[in-house]
Amino acid sequence: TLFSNKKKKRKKICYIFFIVVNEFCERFSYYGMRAVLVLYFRYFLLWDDDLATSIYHAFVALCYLTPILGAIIADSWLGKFKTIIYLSIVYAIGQVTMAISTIHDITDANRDGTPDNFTFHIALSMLGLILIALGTGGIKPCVAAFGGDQFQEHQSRQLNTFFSVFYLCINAGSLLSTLITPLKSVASTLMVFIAGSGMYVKTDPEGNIMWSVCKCIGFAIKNRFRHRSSSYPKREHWMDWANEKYDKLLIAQIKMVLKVLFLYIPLPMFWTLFDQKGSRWTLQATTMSGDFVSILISTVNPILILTLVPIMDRLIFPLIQKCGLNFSPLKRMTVGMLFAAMAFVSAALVQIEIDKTLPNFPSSSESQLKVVNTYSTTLNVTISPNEHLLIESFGSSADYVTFDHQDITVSLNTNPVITKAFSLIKGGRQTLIIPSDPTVMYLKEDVKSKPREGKNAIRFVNGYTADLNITNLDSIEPSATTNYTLVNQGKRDFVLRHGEQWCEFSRKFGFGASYTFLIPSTVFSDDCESITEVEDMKPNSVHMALQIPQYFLITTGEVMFSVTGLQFSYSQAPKNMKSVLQAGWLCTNAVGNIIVLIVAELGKLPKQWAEYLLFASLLVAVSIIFSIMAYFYTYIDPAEIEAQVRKEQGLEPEEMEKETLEMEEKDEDQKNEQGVKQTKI
Ligand SMILES: CC(C)C[C@H](N)C(=O)N1CCC[C@H]1C(=O)O
Repeated sequence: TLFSNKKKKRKKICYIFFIVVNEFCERFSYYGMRAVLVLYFRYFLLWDDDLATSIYHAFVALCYLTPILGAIIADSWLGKFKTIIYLSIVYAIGQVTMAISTIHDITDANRDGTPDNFTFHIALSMLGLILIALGTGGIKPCVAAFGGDQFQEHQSRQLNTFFSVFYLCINAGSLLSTLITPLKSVASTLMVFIAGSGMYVKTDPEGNIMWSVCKCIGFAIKNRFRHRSSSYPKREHWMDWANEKYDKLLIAQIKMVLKVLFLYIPLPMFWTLFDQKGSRWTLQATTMSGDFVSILISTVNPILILTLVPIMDRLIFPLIQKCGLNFSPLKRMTVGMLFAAMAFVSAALVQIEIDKTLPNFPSSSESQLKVVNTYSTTLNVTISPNEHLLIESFGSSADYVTFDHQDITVSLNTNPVITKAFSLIKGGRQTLIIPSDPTVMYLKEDVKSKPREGKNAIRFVNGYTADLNITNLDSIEPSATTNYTLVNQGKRDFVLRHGEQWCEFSRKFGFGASYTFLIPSTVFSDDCESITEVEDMKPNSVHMALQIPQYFLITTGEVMFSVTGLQFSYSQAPKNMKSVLQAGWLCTNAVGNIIVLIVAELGKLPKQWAEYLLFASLLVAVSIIFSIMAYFYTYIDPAEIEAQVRKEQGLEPEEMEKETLEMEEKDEDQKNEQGVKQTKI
């Protein structure tokens, strides 16, 4: 018996392996594609930031809504195994369609490097995304539930370990996807899953269960409404109004599912905060210094998951249990939400630090102006009515001057005096460039927010007497100013050239600054030494390492909330509705994403730190509501309830036999464990 049990255990580990590797490959493909999606929208389809992020969030939301469809197909029709296979094929077709949509040569008849028919590429990529959403969303609830199905009812500890390993695989997949291309993984997902085909425990679909559920709920509501007069005796639960027509077992199962779904109502708020990690926190990082922006953003969460899940599972939770505390799943989820709220408080504190170092940008009714002098002598600049600036040659005003009106008149103390009227941009920042011929002074628009991704915005004013060529920039005429170019942090070299003459200009950059470089007429005679620099915007000074606590807190929250949520959804679902509850759980994520899309985008607060605190407070409020709901929730053993109802209805021999067998097996397991212990002693 000992030998056959060991063999059984080894076999189980083997087919659980196939299932978790399948999830690993699927997440690898999904996150690999998602990582480059916004870039594809921005730089291939040439969409603006707002449209790109909206479509991105809509796609993510769709991926977490389609599980409902997958669950219906699996539980009512195909069964989980076939659903996973068929929807993986849909997924693969989606990835291929998406890949084809990125080949610009298809519509680039004139071979200029840009597609000629954007509509075609947009249509193809949208079709690809819809197929991927159907595939990924469809198989996700089935894989989780299918994995759970491989365990018997008494193996709750192993079941919890399975969901932890399952979550580890999700994150290992997403981590690796940043290194290897996603397409290869789609094929391997399918192959790995089919390879284990013969070994799985496959539960059969039980007819059109979702349709029966809907009809049963509809009947209960209608029947309750028909008997609303007080002369009819009350029933324990409103679903009991379906007793007249529907099977007691189905009613009991619906009650279990509804109880859990009701509990899920406040949960999307967690995901609303979690999903802002990829948007708001990424933007926050661009206003900070430190050279690990992209690595930090894409890998810190999965890396922390890979470390925290085992620590929690093997150390923290057992320790809490040893202290005699009952850290039940719903308590864990509440604490998880509080951790996420703390992460946002931490983000708010970091934001306050950043705000202290940010320039004072103009409000929508103000205009800001700086003056740059490339004239041969110091100038006295008067800006009507009462702004007087003394600016030396190849220098600039100390900082921007803020105006609450747009029309200004500038006078220079040249001989004769030069006076010129300008209209400033409302809500904008500009520089008044005074060239070697001051009569042609002009306004140039400046950056009015931190350059993206921690880059630096630089430009040159040509004070040389002829056209100049500068590396990677168009040629500039005398007295003209180039547009801004974005350069990365670190040492950058620029070669300035006019005919045979040239010199090299080197400069070390930090993060998120903006500079105007003034080129004098002597540039070639002193080997670029005389180029002066005007700092339009200071480099970022708050280090990105300060974001680590918020990532740590949100990931700790995720482990408590998300891994436990997966386990809870499986353990509290009746046998024939496991995928449906998994889908319900995933839908909380979809709703969270939709809230980000609507509330977070529309209702921006003027101060970012205040917005972070608002979200933190909302989540604390929601977690209090959730803890009250959880207090009234009684954990159930769905199998036990189902058996009880069956018993009340008269025994079903086949089911009872199965249960007896399981009990016997459980007894045997226990005996064997004792046996092993005794042998060891
Ligand atoms: C955002 C990370 C790469 C992945 C994240 N830690 C995670 O595992 N998930 C976020 C939503 C649920 C879960 C997933 O299934 O991908």
